[in-house]
Amino acid sequence: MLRNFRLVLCQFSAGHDKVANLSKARDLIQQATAAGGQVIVLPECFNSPYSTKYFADYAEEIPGTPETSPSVHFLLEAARNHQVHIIGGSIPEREGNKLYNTSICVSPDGQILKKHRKVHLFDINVPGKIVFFESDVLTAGNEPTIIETPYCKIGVGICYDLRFGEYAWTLSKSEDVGLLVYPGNFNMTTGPKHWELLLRSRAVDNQIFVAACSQARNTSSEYVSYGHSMVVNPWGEILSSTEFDEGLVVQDIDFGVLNENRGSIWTRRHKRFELYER
Ligand SMILES: NC(=O)CC(=O)C(=O)O
Repeated sequence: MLRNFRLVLCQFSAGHDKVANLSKARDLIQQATAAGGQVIVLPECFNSPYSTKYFADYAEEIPGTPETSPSVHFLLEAARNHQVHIIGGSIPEREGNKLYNTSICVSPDGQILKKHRKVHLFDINVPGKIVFFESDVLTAGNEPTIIETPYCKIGVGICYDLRFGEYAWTLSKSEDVGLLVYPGNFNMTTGPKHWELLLRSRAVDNQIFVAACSQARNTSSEYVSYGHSMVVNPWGEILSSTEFDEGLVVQDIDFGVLNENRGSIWTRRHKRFELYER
C-alpha cells in the first residue's frame, strides 16, 4: 500500500571538521522535522570531504560504538529523537581492510533498516575538468537496496548509481516501491549537463517519484558540488528543488499522481524483456 507523506531533503556542504558536519546535519534534521518531514534525506558523504584521499580517515564501522562510529550513532539518535525515517546520505564505511561508500537507512525507533553500499563506483576522467577514481580506494557494494516504510517501499542508490537505468528498474519493478532516493554529490562539470536529466529520466522510465539530495556548493572545496537537490514526480515534472546554497527541500509525496500516471501510460507492462538481452 502507498500512503502519502512529507519528504525533506537537507542540502549542506561537508568540510574537514567531522564534528561540525554532524552538528550541521543535526540542525537541518531538526528543521526538517519542524517542517513536518517524515522521511529525511542527507547528502552523499555528509561527514567527510568528498575526496578519495580522506575516505580512510573519516571511515567508520557500522554499527560500531558511539565512540568509534559517531556519525552512525548520530543518525540512530536523530531518528529516535525525532521519530522519523532517515536516509543518512552516505559515509565512508570501514569493514576489515575494505572501504565502502555507504548509506545508512534508519527507522524512527533508531534501528538500522538497511545499509546501501554504492554499487557503481564513480570513476571519471574528463580532460581538463575532472578526474576522480573512487575505485582507487573503495570497494563496490553488491546489493540493490529497498527499505520498507509505513508509506511505501523506497529504493536507494548513491549518486553515480543514478546513471544506471537498469539499477533503477531493479529497484522499481515491484508495484509497492513508490520512491527512489539518491543521496548525491554531482560536480560542476557533470551536474549542469546531467543531474536534472537523469532524475527526470529515472522518474519517467520507471513511473516513480525520484528524489536526490546533494551537498551544497562550496567554491573553496577541492570538489565543488552542483547542489540542486530535487524531487521529481512520475510524469517527470520537477516538484521542488533548490540551487547551490544550504537549506531544505520540503515536498509532499502524493501517490494519487503515481496511480494516475501508471493508470494512463502502460510502459511498466509493455516492456519486452525477451528482446533487450539479444
Ligand atoms: N559523485 C558521483 O558519484 C557521481 C557524479 O558526480 C556523476 O556521475 O557525475
